[in-house]
Amino acid sequence: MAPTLESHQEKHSLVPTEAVPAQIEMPTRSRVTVVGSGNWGSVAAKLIASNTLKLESFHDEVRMWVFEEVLPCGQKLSEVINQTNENVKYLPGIKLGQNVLAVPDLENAVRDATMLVFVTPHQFMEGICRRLVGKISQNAQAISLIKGMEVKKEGPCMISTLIQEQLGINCCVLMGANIANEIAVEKFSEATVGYRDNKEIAETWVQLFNTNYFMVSAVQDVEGVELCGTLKNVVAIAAGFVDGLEMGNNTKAAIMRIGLREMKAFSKLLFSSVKDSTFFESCGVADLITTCLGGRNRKCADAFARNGGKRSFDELEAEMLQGQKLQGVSTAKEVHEVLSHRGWLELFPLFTTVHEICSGRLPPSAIVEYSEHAPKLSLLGGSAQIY
Ligand SMILES: NC(=O)C1=CN([C@@H]2O[C@H](COP(=O)(O)OP(=O)(O)OC[C@H]3O[C@@H](n4cnc5c(N)ncnc54)[C@H](O)[C@@H]3O)[C@@H](O)[C@H]2O)C=CC1
Ligand SMILES: O=C(CO)COP(=O)(O)O
Repeated sequence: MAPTLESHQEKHSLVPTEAVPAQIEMPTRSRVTVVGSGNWGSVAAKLIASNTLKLESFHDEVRMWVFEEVLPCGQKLSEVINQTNENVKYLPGIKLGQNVLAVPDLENAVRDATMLVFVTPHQFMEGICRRLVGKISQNAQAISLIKGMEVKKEGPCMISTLIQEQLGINCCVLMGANIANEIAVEKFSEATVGYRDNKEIAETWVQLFNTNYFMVSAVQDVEGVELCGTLKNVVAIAAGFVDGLEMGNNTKAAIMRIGLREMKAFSKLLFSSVKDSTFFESCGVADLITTCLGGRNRKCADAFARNGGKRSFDELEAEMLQGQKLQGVSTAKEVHEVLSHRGWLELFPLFTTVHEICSGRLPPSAIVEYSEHAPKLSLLGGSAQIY
């Protein structure tokens, strides 16, 4: 039978039953809602749901907010998820766990939740936060799995900061070498939780996500962790261009090395607190490698280069990802805005070139250019001088 919000509320009600003497105080159990139900959002719900069943401190039920859509069969996605226990559009073939409940209404999805997991493409988060103002428990904690950032008049704004400031709640982040389809079939991977100052909360998040095939650790560097997850998508676009142009493994490795260096320099220029050690966690070099090898940004950039830049990223995204979203192209634009506003363009030749190629001002081949007299990667120099 399909689960309903009401049947789950009855099952997990906090009201003491007759069997429990009134004087014994029931410990308050945390309620988890996952805001987002794409490819990674669905896998995150599966991971969490396997843990809430085991851990006493959480309600079994995990609510998952679904951005509603009508499938070609005429049924609503949220209804199909609740009937089949599968996200047939974004994660077909994988059972999410019977305690995952798809909820299409955002306000209902977050009602009474004390642990909010945000995992949507980053471009939708401003609108989602606006809709959530005043609708969430004041004692709620949040974590963002979103790789991306916003750029405002005042400067760059990380998604965890957006959540924290708009909703008035503490927000950690979880990033890592986490290609969702691999974790869905329980292949081993690691992840990094980034936190500001509350280690206890970070440990609760680790407990909620950690499984025998998903090994999570926490570091006190929320900005460093989030910037790693965000910026590696720009490097993955560059790696895709190199693949599409069939330039070989050595060139791709050079792109990854230079990209990592720019990631580190950009992060440290924005936040002096960012730690070098963060780049050696799963969120850093490991995520960079996996995304440059097997991610969606790499895949679409490869196709873009093979087509000589003649087919737009929007077109390729729609055709190749069928509803899933790229983050690297918009992140390259956002990074470019920050760089040009602060006069840092020349310090970041790789980030700058990726944006110029994505926006059609340079051909894909500009990612690596040789001159006759001084064979060089046009991307050398730049931020090496800073960090
Ligand atoms: N898929 C992956 O392997 C990984 C993704 N991430 C990150 O997780 C975040 C979410 O990505 P995925 O779960 O993969 O999503 P996705 O790219 O698979 O799916 C797109 C999602 O956006 C929703 N959507 C479409 N229009 C919308 C709108 N107007 N408002 C709100 N939602 C809308 C769709 O319903 C769908 O759930 C991204 O920041 C991504 O970088 C992080 C690690 C791994
Ligand atoms: O972030 C990811 C892996 O950690 C997934 O990257 P893509 O969005 O490029 O697929």
